[in-house]
Amino acid sequence: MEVITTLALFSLTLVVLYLLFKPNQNNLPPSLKPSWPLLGNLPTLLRSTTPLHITLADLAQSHSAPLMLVTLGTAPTIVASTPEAAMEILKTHDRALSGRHISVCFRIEEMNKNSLVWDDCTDNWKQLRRIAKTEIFGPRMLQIQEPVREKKVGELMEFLRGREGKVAKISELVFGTLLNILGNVIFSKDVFGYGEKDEVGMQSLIKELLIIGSSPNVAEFYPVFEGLDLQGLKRKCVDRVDRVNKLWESTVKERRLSRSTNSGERESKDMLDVLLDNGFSDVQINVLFLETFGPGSETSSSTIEWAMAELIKSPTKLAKLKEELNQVVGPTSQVKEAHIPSLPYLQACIKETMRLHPAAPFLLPHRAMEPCKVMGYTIPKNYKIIVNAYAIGRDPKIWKDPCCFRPERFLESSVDYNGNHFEFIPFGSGRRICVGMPLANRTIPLIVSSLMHNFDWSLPEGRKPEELVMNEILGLTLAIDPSLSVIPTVRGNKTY
Ligand code: HEM
Repeated sequence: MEVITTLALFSLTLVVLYLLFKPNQNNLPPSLKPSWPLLGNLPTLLRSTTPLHITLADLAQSHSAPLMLVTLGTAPTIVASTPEAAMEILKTHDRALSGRHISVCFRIEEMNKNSLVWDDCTDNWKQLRRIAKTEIFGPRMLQIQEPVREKKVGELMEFLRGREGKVAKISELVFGTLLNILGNVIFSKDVFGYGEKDEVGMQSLIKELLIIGSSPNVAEFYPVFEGLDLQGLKRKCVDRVDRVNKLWESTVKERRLSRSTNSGERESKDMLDVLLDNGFSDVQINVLFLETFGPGSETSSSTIEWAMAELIKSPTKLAKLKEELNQVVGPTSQVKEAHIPSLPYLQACIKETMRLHPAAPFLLPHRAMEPCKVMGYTIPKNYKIIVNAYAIGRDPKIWKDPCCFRPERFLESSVDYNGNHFEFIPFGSGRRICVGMPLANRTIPLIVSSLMHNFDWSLPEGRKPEELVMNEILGLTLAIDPSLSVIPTVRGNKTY
């Protein structure tokens, strides 16, 4: 009996050792160790109290692993953490590796096949991308809509003037301003009212969808459970999507009607006009509206909040920015989008914010549409791939004093986030690069500069700038924790 028990234990030990250290027959990238049967690397990653993008950045550094295989439960993910690895994925093998890994709770078939964000690079996606790039976010449309964006930012400034001396939760206000900018880009309407209850419901529904989308989902780690929706996340997601679609149902109906009766000839077009011109169905319109409000609002508002926090924490940098604004814009005038090209220090501040705090630290997950060799390793078909833009932006081999907010570094270099410099890719690169980047390029600098030109900012309870706490928290975007509370003091009167 004793012999049998010993033999059984010995065999079990061999099996466990084999599973832990089995030879890499498939030539996969090096696997993060230890990787447990059924749990993969979950115990290692869950034990860490730091957010996942930081833990993975640290692990890639300490293992000198540009590419790593990380297994969460039973789901394998390839993690790229250097500019070279990012370039191979997003440029050299862009065609094979630009599929999308759809988050489980967003797997809604009717939506995904009409989706700019979640569809693979199908012919349908190519058509959506072309319309988005050339018409919706194209230079002509951006120019036509410039006055309305400036008006919406002006409304935020007016509201804050009325709140002088009172604590403002800046992210909520900026998020609302961005929703109004997007509401006007999309169907020429506001969807947010300052100081009012969220009566339209847009703000809370978009926020809820972002929270649902970023909640840890068992089915993401154990795909066999996908159909069960154990946490009810998919059900919640479908419900919120239905509710948000209802918010613009009547607007779409009225526009269709006014176009068909020809009484509604409109002076300047918006996104809805472009989609109707191209014969889009209501389902297609719903998906694209949601995919503009969703990715367009939270990414930009968190970037603006981070920029403000970094500037408030660095009074000398802030003084330099204010001086530039006084010189270029003038002390009594409002910032206009036309000023932005003449404000190099402002642009450097935004870039430095995006380097340190990329709104999407892992970009959006890609998927191998076919097996592919990357840096000598094989990435099997259908594997999920994430590019750690956060790790790349803070790599000490590339950036001097990588954790310091030093906008000057961008004044001295031509590095930009247009997707051609793989050491700095907050918007991604290649065929899936952020399609809303031209809009973000205008709204983010306009809002940051207006906030700094119109107001001096102080912290509640007499705290000093250096006491500002700026922890990172990773939801669907990289947010600041705790969210920024600040007190505005008006800086002189500005004419419009
Ligand atoms: C700070 C602002 C923003 C950042 C950092 C950002 C970042 C990103 C990133 C990293 C991706 C994924 C790239 C990839 O998969 O490799 C992406 C995709 C996308 N973004 Fe943005 N984004 C921003 C603003 C916007 C805005 C303002 C809009 C629209 C109004 C927008 C719409 C989209 C869409 C539709 C996609 C999916 C494109 C596709 O898969 O083909 N984004 N963005």
